[in-house]
Amino acid sequence: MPKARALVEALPWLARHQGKTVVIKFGGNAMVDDDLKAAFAMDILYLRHAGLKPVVVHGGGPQISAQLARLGLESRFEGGLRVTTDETMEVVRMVLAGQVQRELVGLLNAHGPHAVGLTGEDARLMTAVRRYAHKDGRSVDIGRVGDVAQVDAGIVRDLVEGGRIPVVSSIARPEDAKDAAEGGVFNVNADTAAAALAAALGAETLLILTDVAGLYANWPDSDEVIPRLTAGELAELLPRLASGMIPKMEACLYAVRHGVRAARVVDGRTEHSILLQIFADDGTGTVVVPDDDASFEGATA
Ligand SMILES: Nc1ncnc2c1ncn2[C@@H]1O[C@H](COP(=O)(O)OP(=O)(O)O)[C@@H](O)[C@H]1O
Ligand SMILES: CC(=O)N[C@@H](CCC(=O)OP(=O)(O)O)C(=O)O
Repeated sequence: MPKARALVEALPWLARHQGKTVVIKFGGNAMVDDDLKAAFAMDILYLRHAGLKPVVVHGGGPQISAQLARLGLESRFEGGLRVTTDETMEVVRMVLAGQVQRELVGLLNAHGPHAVGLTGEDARLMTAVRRYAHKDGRSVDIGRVGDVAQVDAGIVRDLVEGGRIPVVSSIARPEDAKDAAEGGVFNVNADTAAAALAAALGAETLLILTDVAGLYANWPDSDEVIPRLTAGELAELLPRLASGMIPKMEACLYAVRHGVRAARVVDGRTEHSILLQIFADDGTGTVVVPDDDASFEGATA
């Protein structure tokens, strides 16, 4: 009976999301545990078989830092973004596209010919301009870090329409012709890349998995999670946020201001956190909705 009840309870959510695109960002910190990774793959496959169109964008910050340490190279962040020299960029590309993405593709394909891995370089999916960090009111040069300037989502749409699950690494081609001719690429924060892709695809939902329960109201002094924010409320809060959450919440804001119906930060440390969304009346974690979202009735993401 509990099994039948769970299936029946999932029905309204599944009906509402039929045929809808859901962009899921799998974060580096939620990605270091093998059981979590396997559960993540099952959740994505479940969505796909239930008639949704999942698109995965993955991070890999901890894995990049570990590889840099192995090579004796420095890991430094400014405003939540990795300071990326040419040498660092080689490691970022190798770890994201050659290791993390391959592993996720492998986990998804253990159950059938579903996943296809690509980076923003493929078919010019993502084009970026140089991004600067901001510190004490100044712009700081952080090297080969990019902000997404343009998304040509054709390749992702083709894959999704063909029944595949795209798994995208957050590396972009430079917009600047000279940079592009030199063959250099940019390191894009994976939350930023996921938001840009969700917007370009007109996704219903952006789901960001991370290693906390959501956006804490008064971090690090309290673990009270803010359940829901409108875009305007988030914009007001952003300047006061601490490092790790800045790219994530900026990504949520960008997504809902560019047509995505809801952007949700959820706890990726819980197994099956994506499927559990389906059963929570108001969802879990923190959801960001557009300012004019009168139709929000919980459980959107
Ligand atoms: N207001 C906040 N609420 C929750 N976490 C916060 C907040 N401010 C900063 N953080 C930090 O941000 C981290 C999440 O960012 P990050 O480590 O970059 O995640 P990921 O690897 O999942 O992309 C949390 O583990 C926490 O340490
Ligand atoms: C510019 C920048 O900071 N890029 C990130 C890309 C990976 C990422 O975003 O991974 P998480 O989602 O696991 O943090 C980095 O180099 O770590």
